[in-house]
Amino acid sequence: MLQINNLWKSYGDQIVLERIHTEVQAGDFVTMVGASGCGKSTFLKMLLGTEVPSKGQILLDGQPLAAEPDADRGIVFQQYSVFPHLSVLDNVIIACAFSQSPWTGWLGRTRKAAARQAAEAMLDKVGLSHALQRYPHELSGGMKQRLAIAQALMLKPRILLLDEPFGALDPGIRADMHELVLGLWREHQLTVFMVTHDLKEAFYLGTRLWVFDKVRHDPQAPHRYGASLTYDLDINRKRGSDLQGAALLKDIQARTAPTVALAG
Ligand SMILES: Nc1ncnc2c1ncn2[C@@H]1O[C@H](COP(=O)(O)OP(=O)(O)OP(=O)(O)O)[C@@H](O)[C@H]1O
Repeated sequence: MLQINNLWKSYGDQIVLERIHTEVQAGDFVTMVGASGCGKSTFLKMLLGTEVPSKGQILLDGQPLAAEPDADRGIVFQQYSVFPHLSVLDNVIIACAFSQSPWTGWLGRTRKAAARQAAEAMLDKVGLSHALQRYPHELSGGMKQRLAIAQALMLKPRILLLDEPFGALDPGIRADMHELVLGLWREHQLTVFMVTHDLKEAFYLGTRLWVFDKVRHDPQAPHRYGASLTYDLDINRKRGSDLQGAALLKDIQARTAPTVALAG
């Protein structure tokens, strides 16, 4: 589905990412870890289309990825990205409106009724049907993230990009969100890329784990080399093995320290 060929990203003379080669199949759930500042969000932005590669290519079904965001790709950020002045229901209806008439956000009466119905159904799926008329400031952090996920899914994306979506949530709420995301991933047959700082979460949710790290270092010029994919693990194969005690896990922890916690 996605092919990434020799991808590089620089800002000025800072090389952030280099030599990334990989392929992703439809339905993969890729979790991404790495030290703070190694370029995980930059990678997601290139997948979204708000940043362009400095070198190399991202191909979607053999075609270069559209250079700007489109309905194929939805994103949820750590900081709640919902409209504060709109109710829960209107936040989701407007996502639908923008997908259909991006320049005006305007919908005719029939479409508006259909959009409202679809929005209510989506909000039901994410467990917000009791809060349709509330405003974002009246929601908990977990509820806001449920709303952001509902918004992203209204556009029926094939690819869902999650940038530390649960970073600000309490552990109990995070567990609920994990089940929600896994359910939606299966039901909508999504391909998911998720950045996290929690290695346990990365192993639990992902079918593949990517570890970003620099393989080359120049102490005189720290920006000279960028991070690459140092591990691309098939987690299904590894899950259930004695990975927890393995040297591999220790190495991943070392590469992602100090920002990645292995909770529990
Ligand atoms: N628009 C930009 N202009 C210049 N430098 C940038 C820009 N965006 C990101 N960077 C730099 O690129 C590097 C990678 O940033 P990025 O946000 O992708 O890292 P990250 O791995 O997601 O970090 P964190 O885990 O802390 O969120 C950082 O050094 C950052 O300062």
